Amino acid sequence: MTLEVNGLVGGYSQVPVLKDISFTVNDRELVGLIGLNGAGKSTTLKHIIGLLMPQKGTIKLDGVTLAKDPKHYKSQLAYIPETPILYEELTLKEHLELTMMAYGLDQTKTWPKAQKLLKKFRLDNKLDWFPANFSKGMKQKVMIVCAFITDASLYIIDEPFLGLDPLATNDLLELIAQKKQAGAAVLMSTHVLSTAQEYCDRFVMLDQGQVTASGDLAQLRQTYGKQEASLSEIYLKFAQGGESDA
Ligand SMILES: Nc1ncnc2c1ncn2[C@@H]1O[C@H](COP(=O)(O)OP(=O)(O)OP(=O)(O)O)[C@@H](O)[C@H]1O
Repeated sequence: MTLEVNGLVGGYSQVPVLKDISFTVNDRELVGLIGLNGAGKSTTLKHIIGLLMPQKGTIKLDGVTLAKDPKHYKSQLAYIPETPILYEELTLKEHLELTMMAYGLDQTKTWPKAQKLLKKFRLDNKLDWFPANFSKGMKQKVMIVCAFITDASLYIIDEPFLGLDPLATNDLLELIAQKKQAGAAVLMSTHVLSTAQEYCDRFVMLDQGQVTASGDLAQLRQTYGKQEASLSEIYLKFAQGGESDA
């Protein structure tokens, strides 16, 4: 699976938030989307999942745009939003059933997978609970379990770490690694740069709706002229709008 974002101009109104964004995500790859508050990370992800339509440019999954084959395009991706979106009147069990129905999954085959994930995230005894009874982190975990029971080939994850405890963070990173190993592509926005540096294969840095740098850590270090720099140092330099003084 290859995600190709090419010359994307877009946003919420006639005035574009994203100005000519291009990058790719390949299978077996975790790409980190990095940028300041308001840089356009969530907006980019919303375009990829089809919540927003490009004003210019294209977004293709394996060469196919959303407009060309919406059903196929959407069936290939799973999305974990920054703020959990749950149905107040549905239990955890019903959320999982709804996901299985939406993705056309065989319930008999999928439930054992769901049980395993529920146990991992300590939600296995809460199947009859409603979202009102969940903490913020628990809601986030429900979104993670719903996304990871699918067989999506592209996972879009918007800032997953801020609401999660360290154990859940570790469990999520493990799940991402498993999906990658099984051939999936993962695009994740985050501000937790130490984790991004450790786990992401490549990075796309956004500033004011434009890609300012992309590549693996070695390439970013080269661009910024400091061979030992951490992602955080590079990011700060970049966030302050300056070139490296090395
Ligand atoms: N629903 C909306 N309607 C209009 N403008 C929006 C909307 N959501 C975001 N924006 C604007 O789009 C720009 C990019 O926002 P976006 O949410 O993509 O940033 P972000 O990089 O994800 O930031 P953060 O790190 O704070 O989550 C900002 O200027 C923001 O004000």
